[in-house]
Amino acid sequence: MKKVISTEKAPAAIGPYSQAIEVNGMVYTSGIIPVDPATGVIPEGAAAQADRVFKSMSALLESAGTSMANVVKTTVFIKNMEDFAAINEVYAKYFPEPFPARSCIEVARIPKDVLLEAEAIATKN
Ligand SMILES: CC(=[NH2+])C(=O)[O-]
Repeated sequence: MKKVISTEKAPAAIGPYSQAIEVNGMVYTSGIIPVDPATGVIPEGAAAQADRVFKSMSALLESAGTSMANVVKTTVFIKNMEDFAAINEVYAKYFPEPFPARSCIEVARIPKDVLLEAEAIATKN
């Protein structure tokens, strides 16, 4: 049975999707973009945008009863591979070791023309 996860501490959906779905003890987040959920502001620069994305991811997972420590896989979509190092530096602060498996891909465009979007799959235990 799937359960919709919803929180005001992560950006609201901007299309026909749920912020996250829980099923069979696993939590699947949608791609999270760097929008401040309280103000709608998108911070400037890759590091600040990454911080906003992973802050929201952490809050979303907490609202699902899990955490960044239980993430097993992430996907990070980035607008410019030149931002790889800056994004990695922020990323490493949000995930305890051992780090989750990850794919990181440069893409042509991301909704709202932000610099990154990231999604995660986490266990509930
Ligand atoms: C931002 C996002 N997750 C979407 O699907 O548009």
